[in-house]
Amino acid sequence: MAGRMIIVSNRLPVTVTKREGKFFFNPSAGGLATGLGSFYRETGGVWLGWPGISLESARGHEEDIITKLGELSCKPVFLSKRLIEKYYYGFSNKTLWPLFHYFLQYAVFDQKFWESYRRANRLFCEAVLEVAEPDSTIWVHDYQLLLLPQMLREKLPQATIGFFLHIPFPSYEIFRVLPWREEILKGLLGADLIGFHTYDYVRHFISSVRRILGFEHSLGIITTEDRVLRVDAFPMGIDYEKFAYAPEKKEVRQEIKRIKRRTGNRKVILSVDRLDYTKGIAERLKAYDQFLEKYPSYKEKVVLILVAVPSRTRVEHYMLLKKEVDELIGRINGRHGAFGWTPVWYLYRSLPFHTLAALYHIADVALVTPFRDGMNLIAKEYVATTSADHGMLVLSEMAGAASELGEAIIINPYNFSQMIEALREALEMAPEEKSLRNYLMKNRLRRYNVNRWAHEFMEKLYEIKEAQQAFVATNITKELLKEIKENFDKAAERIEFLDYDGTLVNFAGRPEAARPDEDLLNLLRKLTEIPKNEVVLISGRDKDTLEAWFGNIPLNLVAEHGVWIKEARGEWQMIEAISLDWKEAIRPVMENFADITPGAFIEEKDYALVWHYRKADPELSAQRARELKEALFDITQNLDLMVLEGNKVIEVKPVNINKGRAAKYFLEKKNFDFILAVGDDWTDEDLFEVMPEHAYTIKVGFGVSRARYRAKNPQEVRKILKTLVT
Ligand SMILES: O=P(O)(O)OC[C@H]1O[C@H](O[C@H]2O[C@H](CO)[C@@H](O)[C@H](O)[C@H]2O)[C@H](O)[C@@H](O)[C@@H]1O
Ligand SMILES: O=c1ccn([C@@H]2O[C@H](COP(=O)(O)OP(=O)(O)O)[C@@H](O)[C@H]2O)c(=O)[nH]1
Repeated sequence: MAGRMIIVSNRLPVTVTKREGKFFFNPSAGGLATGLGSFYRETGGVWLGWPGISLESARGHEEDIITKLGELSCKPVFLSKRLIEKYYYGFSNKTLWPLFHYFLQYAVFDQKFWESYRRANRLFCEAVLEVAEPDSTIWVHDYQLLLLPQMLREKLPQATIGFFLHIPFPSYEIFRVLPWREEILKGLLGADLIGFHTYDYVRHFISSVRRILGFEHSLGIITTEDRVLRVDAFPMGIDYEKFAYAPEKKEVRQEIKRIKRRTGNRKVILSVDRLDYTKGIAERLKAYDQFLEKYPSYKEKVVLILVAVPSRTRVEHYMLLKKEVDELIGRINGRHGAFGWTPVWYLYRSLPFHTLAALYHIADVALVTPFRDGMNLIAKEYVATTSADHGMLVLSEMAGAASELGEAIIINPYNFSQMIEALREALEMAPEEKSLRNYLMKNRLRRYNVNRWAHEFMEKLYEIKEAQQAFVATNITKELLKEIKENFDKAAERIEFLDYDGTLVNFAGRPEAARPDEDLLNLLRKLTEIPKNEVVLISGRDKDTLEAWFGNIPLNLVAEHGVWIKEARGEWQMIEAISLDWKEAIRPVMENFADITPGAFIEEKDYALVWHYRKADPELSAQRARELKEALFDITQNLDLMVLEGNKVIEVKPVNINKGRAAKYFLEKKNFDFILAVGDDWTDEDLFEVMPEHAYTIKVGFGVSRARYRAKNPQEVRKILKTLVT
């Protein structure tokens, strides 16, 4: 790892506030800051982020703030009031936050917010560039900085860039609503590793990438136009020991005593969150209200301590929620309260660690019932701190934490009566049962703590960085172009093998739509006019199509990957006779799969059957393609056939037909001292394989290949060919 690790998040772990002209430095609230804090201290890295105070408020004192934060290994990114309003309160918290938490009705889509979001991401990028080296490791966090990975990639192509999303990634049906969905996904794909809390979020993300950008994935590896990256689940843990041993600390013990003096023999129900509409606080209060109604014997025997940490107070829905919660608490206390008993104790502020830990330790029940939550660390911190036979967690299935805390009482936060019964069950659960459940959860939290989380993320990040090396091939440089041209000009006998689809033209929805344009036809004509030059168009297409498109140009044509050959100005002929009997066994199977996959269809070539699925639903067709392949492998086992997977096609053809064999037919005719072979998919690998050492082999697009060089796209291939004819 080169240099210091650079962590970037919107909010620094330290928040700066200004009161009466003085600056105060306090720990930030929220899971990201508290969770990552322990790991970051250990790495000795530098953390870049917004200090929570505006540029205007900091003006004149920037240096002092920078120095003070520097002592804590933090580097502030100052943002103006205007930018904070539109980027932080705006796009981050009025657009992305509600959308990603399935509160579509709260999401605001405003072009100005988006522009500010881009500008803020750019400012973060510039701040990173001030401290980064070309091969730095940079770990970017959360939804406020979704564009940053790609911005960094453009400036630091060699850097190791990780990204972790702390909130849910919503299903494609929600994400697709976002007007800037392509830009957001592309921004993220600049990273080498993208981490999420749960596998569900991973699935949602790769599905959006596939549907919106068309990039395929396999086993968590996404292949884009020019690189591969990894996507995986890393459920964030907590600093387990800190919480588990907290009740032994003097300060916490004193706090426990102090609070217990107030609660007396009453059972304590605890609720702690940032005051956020995703947390389900108002509904939790309503459930408590109904619980007291339904089970009046609990009156005066329980108390609900509700801690709500102020958050994003300038966003309207947060203001409204504050009002609603205040009113609900007033109503419940007014309705059920008695002399000497207040049903809800309400703390609207952030608590210091010793008070929070004391509350976790005292509480008989923790109610954690968000509508949606990326992870929810409160749930984990509570389980870690409670005595095994004392506390019980009631947890929403919509929190990422539910995937790991299955022994808690899991509820659906939209199901009121379930919430009420869960509260009763938790209050009445036998100590032995609680012990059993809590030990299992505690062990899991102890093993997969926040350090393990961060280290596993880092390990996977370096792993993918190394794996990327296998995909590196030499790009077409000016020098290379010059060399190719010189060797072409001085050669006595020349030959070019050119694949068609994906090599000379881009793919189209249906095969017949990818017709050659005039520019290409002219280029090929000019190539054939050069003396001592053979041009071989070597394609998987049927001979009638090739004949119709290229019949009047003196090209050598190879159809169906080598079944048919037509030498320049000659007739179509077969290299050897091939049986066709096998088609009757294969066609019905392919037809069946085409029937059940809307958009898929069969192409029948003389000596091959091809199942196309480019136009079908990407997820359904990928699944069907896997099933079809399996079925075909079974049938073709004892036949001399091969099943090949191409770019959105599955093809069955006789085993001895391939482009390599067809290319050899030409290579054996003369001693060519200039050879060029260009292709884009696996069928062209057979072509590259038979090429002699001195041949220029070029793969079009990204991916592992036998070819020595790589062209980006058909346009770049045409550029190479154009240099040959000039
Ligand atoms: O910075 P704020 O706007 O004040 O918000 C506080 C943080 O809230 C969010 O936390 C998330 O991260 C937790 C840890 O991974 C996770 O448990 C929780 O479910 C998430 O909501 C937010 O993602 C952070 O960026 C904020 O700093
Ligand atoms: O008064 C409080 C209440 C909560 N927290 C911390 O805030 C974090 C909340 O994280 P969570 O993942 O539950 O939700 P988020 O607020 O990030 O959405 C936890 O680590 C708590 O320890 C805190 O420092 N002071």
